[in-house]
Amino acid sequence: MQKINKTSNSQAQVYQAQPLIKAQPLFQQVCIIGLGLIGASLAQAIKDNGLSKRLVAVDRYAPSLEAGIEQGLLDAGGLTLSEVITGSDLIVIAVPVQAVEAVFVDIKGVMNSGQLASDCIITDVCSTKGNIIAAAKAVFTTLPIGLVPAHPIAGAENSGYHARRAELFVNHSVIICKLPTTNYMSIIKLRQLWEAVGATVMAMDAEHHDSILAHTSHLPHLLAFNLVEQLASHDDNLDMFRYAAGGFRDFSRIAASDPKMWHDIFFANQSAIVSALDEYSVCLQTMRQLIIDKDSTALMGLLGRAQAARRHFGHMLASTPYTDISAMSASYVISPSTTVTGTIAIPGDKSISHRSIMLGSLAEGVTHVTGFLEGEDALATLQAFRDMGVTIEGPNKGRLTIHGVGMNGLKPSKTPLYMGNSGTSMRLLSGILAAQAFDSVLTGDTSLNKRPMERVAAPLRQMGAVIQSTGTSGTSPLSITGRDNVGKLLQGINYDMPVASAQIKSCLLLAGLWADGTTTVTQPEVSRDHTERMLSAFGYEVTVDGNRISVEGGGKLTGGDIAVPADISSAAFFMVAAAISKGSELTLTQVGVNPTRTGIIDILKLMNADISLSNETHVGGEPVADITIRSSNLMGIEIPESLVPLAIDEFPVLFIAASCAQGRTVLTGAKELRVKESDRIVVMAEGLQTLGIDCTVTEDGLIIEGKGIEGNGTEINNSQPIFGGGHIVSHHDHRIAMSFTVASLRASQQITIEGVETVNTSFPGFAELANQIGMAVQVDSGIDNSIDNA
Ligand SMILES: O=C(O)C1=C[C@@H](OP(=O)(O)O)[C@@H](O)[C@H](O)C1
Ligand SMILES: C=C(OP(=O)(O)O)C(=O)O
Repeated sequence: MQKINKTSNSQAQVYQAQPLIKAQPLFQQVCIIGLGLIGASLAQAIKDNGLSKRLVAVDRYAPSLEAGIEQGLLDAGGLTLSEVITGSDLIVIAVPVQAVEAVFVDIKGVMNSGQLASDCIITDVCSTKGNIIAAAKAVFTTLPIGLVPAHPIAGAENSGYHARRAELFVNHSVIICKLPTTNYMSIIKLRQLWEAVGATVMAMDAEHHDSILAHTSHLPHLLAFNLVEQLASHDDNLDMFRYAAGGFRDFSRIAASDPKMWHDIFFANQSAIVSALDEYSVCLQTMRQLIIDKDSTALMGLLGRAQAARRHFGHMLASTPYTDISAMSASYVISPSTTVTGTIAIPGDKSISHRSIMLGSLAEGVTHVTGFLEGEDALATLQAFRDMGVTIEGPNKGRLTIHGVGMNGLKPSKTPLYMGNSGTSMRLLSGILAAQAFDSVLTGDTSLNKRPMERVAAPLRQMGAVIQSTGTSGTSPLSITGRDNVGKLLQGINYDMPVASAQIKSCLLLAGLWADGTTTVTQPEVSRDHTERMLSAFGYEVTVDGNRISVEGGGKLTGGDIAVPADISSAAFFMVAAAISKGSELTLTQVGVNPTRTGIIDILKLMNADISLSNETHVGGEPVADITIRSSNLMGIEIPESLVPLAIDEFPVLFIAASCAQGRTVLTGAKELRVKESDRIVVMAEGLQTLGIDCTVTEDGLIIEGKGIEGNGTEINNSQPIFGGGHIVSHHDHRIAMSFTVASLRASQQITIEGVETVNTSFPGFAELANQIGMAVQVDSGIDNSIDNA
């Protein structure tokens, strides 16, 4: 308990408490000017975290100071600065914006009188910055070297000392505006303070700060006050408020904020707010007109874009995958099971889903898509085209309607295009964007921003593209200069691909659609050919001569219907599940069996798996079939290198199959696995070793000593466990997570897999389907139910 000495003198009251010193404080004495919500919350956070040896405050309202001292928060408080300032090395100005200039005058006074060191750090917490700097310039002849304007973007509708919360700043941003006059140490120390109370600090210049805040904070507050005022001034206002729906409640929540504070902010940031308001008025008029005109397509486009953007921005800022933010750091807890049976439908093909959005958007006319994969990767592509002005309705149970804009109809996105975790989206889009008139920036999550992008950037440059991989080592973000700024078309090239990658091939063919002349790519081995097939389906001529594929620039695409088959890469998990487990039989319906994707079937057959295809037909230019797979005694093999590109995404689960096979399996020529969402050779080897498998990593593959034992005549011998139990780290790679789930069918003990949230990138509903056919996967979402969505 603090012992309080309350004293008073003729000019002012001074409140003095016994000091409480915590270990390693950042400051000797912090002086908070203004004990409103933000000032008092920061004081509390400083106190609770032991960040200052002493904490003093100045406020015009004595009871707050008194309470602060009585509660042990403050060491001293005063009604004027000179009473408490001596010894301070940080001043935090937390008064309304309009009062800041007067505070600067006081600070100048105590500096001139020698009470305050000239290098004391002086900061503020006001929501506008330009006017704070202007006020400082008006008061100080030379700006103090410790002056660091800052703005914690945190608040609540409640105000005042008693509403304070030490955790108010946790996970909130604080913007620091560096001034040319500020010394480096002041910035470092202020940053340390904010980070110590849980905030994330970023730097920005004052003008940019004010413009951003005008749009994201000041305009919404203004609109909330305005809407409540509009409803309140109706004659039947009582009824309006009585029956107001949740939408009104949510929208108007911030109109309960302090009117004086907002009055001041609106004037303090006058010009930026007025221009945000003008922009808003134009948008409102557009929407009004669409409703008057009953322009359903345009209105749907606008609403769909806004809905998607609302989700997208949250993810983009957090650099997280899309569909379920709450699933971050999710795990699977899988109990051993023995058998899988049933007939199931697998979600749509990821590669074809991506391409349906791209070509549908660039086509003339409307494209209807069915079977679209609503996984995060394909949704990233969808969002990117929405950001470039394409109206896309859906997805609704895999159905999409794309209103194509034609080859020259894309518009520049207002923000960097966010590709999430998806290499396909980034590499294919870079080809399309390199040919557009406008500049673009492509970025992704932390995993994607580590993957090699020069493999597309370098050949695009040969075509005349101006593209920079601005990451640390030939990685994204990619910055692409539009043709309008370059002044000429792309040029067709002949390109010999160093690796058999469908993404490089597709990127260049797509760029070639706008290039002058012919673009020809030669691949060292066959890779998936969905781009070639879909271009033809949209009426664009593609010449295929063995491994040489060419397109002529200048053609057009015509929209149509696309039925996306089930994804064989997703089916692969269940194919291996049935092959390795006792008494199993699974049928996977209408799976894409494009011969450039069936490496998994060929490899499993070479390993002696029992696989048959039925109901073979064609859907939207792609062959499909039902795949039935039964228990078998798998044999280790040397995987033919020519099959590697045809099964490139299936190796993680093939390694599980190889572990259950009798004898050694050797994979070579698969260096590409090292540059997927994780280094799939190393990460799989780590996990296999955890589960008791003997395997050796090589430069371009893996050698696995299978633990399967010989069958007895025709009898299949696959009931004994192959894997132990253990904890697997997926490195946030969806295919690693799903592969080790399959291992549970031959495990002796529980397997836990950490970091399974990315399963949503390619296979939403995987765990549910696995359980439906007999596995025992429990999803631990790792959700903190108290997540604040505000
Ligand atoms: O073109 C495509 O849709 C894909 C190509 C493959 O990548 P690479 O081209 O890098 O081998 C594959 O791994 C990826 O999942 C999808
Ligand atoms: C490698 C994969 O995808 P992408 O390259 O599109 O991220 C994958 O799905 O396994």
